[in-house]
Amino acid sequence: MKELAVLSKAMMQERKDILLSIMFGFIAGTAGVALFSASGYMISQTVFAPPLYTLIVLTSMVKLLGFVRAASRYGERLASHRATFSILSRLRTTFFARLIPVTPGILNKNRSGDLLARIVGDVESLQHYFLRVAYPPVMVVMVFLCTVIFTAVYSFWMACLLVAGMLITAFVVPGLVVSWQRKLNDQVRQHRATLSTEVTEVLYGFRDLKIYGQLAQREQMLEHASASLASEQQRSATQLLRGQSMHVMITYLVTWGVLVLGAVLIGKGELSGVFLAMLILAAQTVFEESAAMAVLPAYKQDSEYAAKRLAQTAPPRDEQHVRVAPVHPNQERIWEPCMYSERSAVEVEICNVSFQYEGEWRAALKEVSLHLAPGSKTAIVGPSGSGKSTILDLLLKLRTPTSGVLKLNNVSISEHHEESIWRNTHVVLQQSHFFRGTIRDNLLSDNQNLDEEREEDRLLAVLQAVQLQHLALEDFVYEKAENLSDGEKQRLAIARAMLRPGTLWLLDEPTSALDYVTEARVLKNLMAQAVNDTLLLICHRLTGLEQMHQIVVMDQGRVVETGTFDELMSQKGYFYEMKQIELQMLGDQGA
Ligand SMILES: Nc1ncnc2c1ncn2[C@@H]1O[C@H](COP(=O)(O)OP(=O)(O)OP(=O)(O)O)[C@@H](O)[C@H]1O
Repeated sequence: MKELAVLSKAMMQERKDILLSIMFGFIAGTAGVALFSASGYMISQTVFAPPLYTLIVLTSMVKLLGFVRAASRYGERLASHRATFSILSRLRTTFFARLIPVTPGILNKNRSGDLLARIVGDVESLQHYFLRVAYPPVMVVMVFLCTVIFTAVYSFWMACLLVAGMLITAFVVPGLVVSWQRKLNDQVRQHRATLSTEVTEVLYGFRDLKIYGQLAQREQMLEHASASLASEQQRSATQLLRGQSMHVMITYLVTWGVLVLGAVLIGKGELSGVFLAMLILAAQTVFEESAAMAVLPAYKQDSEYAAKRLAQTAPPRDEQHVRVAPVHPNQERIWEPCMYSERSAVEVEICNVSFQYEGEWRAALKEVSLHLAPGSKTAIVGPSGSGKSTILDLLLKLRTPTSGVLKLNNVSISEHHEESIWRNTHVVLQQSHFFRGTIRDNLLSDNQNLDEEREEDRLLAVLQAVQLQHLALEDFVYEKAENLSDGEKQRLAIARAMLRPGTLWLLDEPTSALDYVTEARVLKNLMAQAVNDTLLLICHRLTGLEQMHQIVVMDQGRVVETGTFDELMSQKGYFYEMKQIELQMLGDQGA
């Protein structure tokens, strides 16, 4: 199965531990069979009052085998679990690396609660592949072959009986378990997805649900989803247990068969009675070794399903529709911070770019063309949903245009590493994420190495510039910055952007939650820092745009007007009308 390739690769990388676990497992398995066979033989021998040295040899052998079995079982567990956890960690990193480039698209298509549970659950499911799917058959075949050869020395028919029993436990019982589990597993997965979605909805929407009086109803749905999942899981566990019970039953039937066959052979004089207990115990022990086979298909199915879903969620890099173009020879020259000292501003070109979100019938951007000269200041305005933020997403390489080209310093954006763009751009998006920690942690959240002595002064100066001087660097920030107001969050995001290197600023409504006075002060300081840089500002308010070199007006995914403030006002077009409405509203508020 192609999807399991990543797993096979991870297993190959852990081959040393895997080989060790197979070796120790084989020793433990055969030592177990030998231990019980020797015990059976010893018990039978004692009936005939053998010489003392025979008993001493047999007792020592039993003790030695017991020790070898325990020690090698320990070695097997150690090596196999070490291999399993290393494989798991490799799977996590591989999957995470695949996930990053396709993240915005995935979040579009999936419900976040389900997605999180799926990713975690599926990766965890894959950890069973080695221990419960790949490893048991190897072990069972090796130990079983030895036992069959050993038994065949005493009786061919007994060996045949063991082979028949093994075929039933290795194929018939697991086959039955699979057919029972197939439908149930689907139901368990569906119920798990519903529960995760419900949990996320209640957690994230707690406040709104409470205000709109829907909390009790949602809690009921959550309880219902949880109960349904528990009952399906119980049914699934019962069926797995039924499979294991059948395995035990077959084991006892085979043991009884060995007993009956042994009695017949002894009666015919073809087998010495002293070996009967030994053969019975050997048969019983070897089937215990193969107990894992009963649940193997269920785990196999589960792992394959998990691998398939993970491959769908985050396809391998070569199958991702993210353009990872070759690195342009000049690329690092353009973006490396060492060039930052020259402060050469970035030129941005957007040529005939169209973009359509996956699953949407209508394009968010239609043949948009823009030119941002180095060092220029551009504002994009337009009604909500006109495609302004999408332009930023494309410039940040969070999404790939459906058609058209975006260029930074005359190099297509597809030829830039996304990390290099992010590292060297001052970005403020509409929604910023804040971490649980201090203000200082949040300001330096990308581990910038500011000169330690100057760090304090620089951070305080930035806080002052964004009018957050009332906050101390050691003030605590709760998860999602819940202890900050929306305006404070925006200013913290601006401060964070101001601390970054680079000569390109991409700002998406960075001050929408601020009052006019604070907004004017913050923007003034920001503009002072960005004086020589290229800046793109998305905004709804039309005040203060007079200083912009260029204003771009967008509507329904198209650029409808471009020009300076004065040009657009004299054109008396879309922008002029928007400005009139804003003035009217401000007038109404003032009245
Ligand atoms: N993740 C998404 N999946 C599907 N469609 C989307 C997604 N994000 C935005 N859109 C759609 O794309 C269009 C442009 O959205 P965009 O966010 O770029 O508009 P905007 O001008 O920035 O709006 P606003 O001023 O409200 O932020 C809208 O019609 C919107 O419904």
